[in-house]
Amino acid sequence: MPDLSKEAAIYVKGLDLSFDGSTSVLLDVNLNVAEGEFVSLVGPSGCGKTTLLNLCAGLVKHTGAGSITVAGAAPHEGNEQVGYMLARDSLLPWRTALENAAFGAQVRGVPAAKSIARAKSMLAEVGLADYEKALPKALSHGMRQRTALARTFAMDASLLLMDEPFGALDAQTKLQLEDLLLRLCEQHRHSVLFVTHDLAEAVAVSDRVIVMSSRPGRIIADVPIDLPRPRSIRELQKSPHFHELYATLWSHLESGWTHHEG
Ligand SMILES: Nc1ncnc2c1ncn2[C@@H]1O[C@H](COP(=O)(O)OP(=O)(O)OP(=O)(O)O)[C@@H](O)[C@H]1O
Repeated sequence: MPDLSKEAAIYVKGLDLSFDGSTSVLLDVNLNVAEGEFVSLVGPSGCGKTTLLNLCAGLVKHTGAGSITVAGAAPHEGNEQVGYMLARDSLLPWRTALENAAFGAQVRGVPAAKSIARAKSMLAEVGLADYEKALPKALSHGMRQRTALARTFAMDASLLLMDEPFGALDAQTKLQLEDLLLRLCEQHRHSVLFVTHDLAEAVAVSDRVIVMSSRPGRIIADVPIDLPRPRSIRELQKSPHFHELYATLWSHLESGWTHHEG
């Protein structure tokens, strides 16, 4: 039998986690992200989505039962195969958009000329070719998140961990960036673990959506999103199956609350 932990981008088995040694935060979590697969995590606030992402990034140490393998190895901070993007952009205010887009690759040891070349091409892909020299303060929030997307993709990591990257954007900008993310993923074929509170967003961008229960976070559903690609946000809104999948996720999410409260 093939060793899934070696082949998968993320392989989590029977994982328990507690920060204080007594209160359980994650309970018996089993999660598998295949190479090139886009998987979203949804669940009530505080159920442990960010913690799970941080475990994969090596930012939270795993001490409890179970195992976690990321790109074939134990998670560790600074893993070159892993890129990370957060809800609030973490652009450096004194660096231009181009320098910010190149920064992720640079800290991973990519030579300056190569990282700048990659950043230039990614900035063009996110529609900011004319803003290379702009400082973050001169960019709108949406443009800053585009720059952060360019930086994340310019790292050339095989696995991307994204924690509500569009969570703080207005509704229209959010839809535009979801479309952009769909295009980038079609072109670059990364494996992605994506945290979101927005069920429509999860359906739109994912191959699979994992639903977690309220604390302690357990996986209560694993929903394949069998919508054809390439996708466009505008076209998806018109698809009855898109709305069925949204309703399915919603009822799973609700059952997770009921279970916890009951
Ligand atoms: N470093 C830490 N030390 C102690 N407790 C923590 C730590 N990080 C997270 N927690 C707790 O673990 C639980 C899960 O938090 P986490 O941020 O992973 O949830 P989440 O599902 O991402 O929430 P949200 O959707 O609100 O962002 C919460 O109860 C939180 O208080």
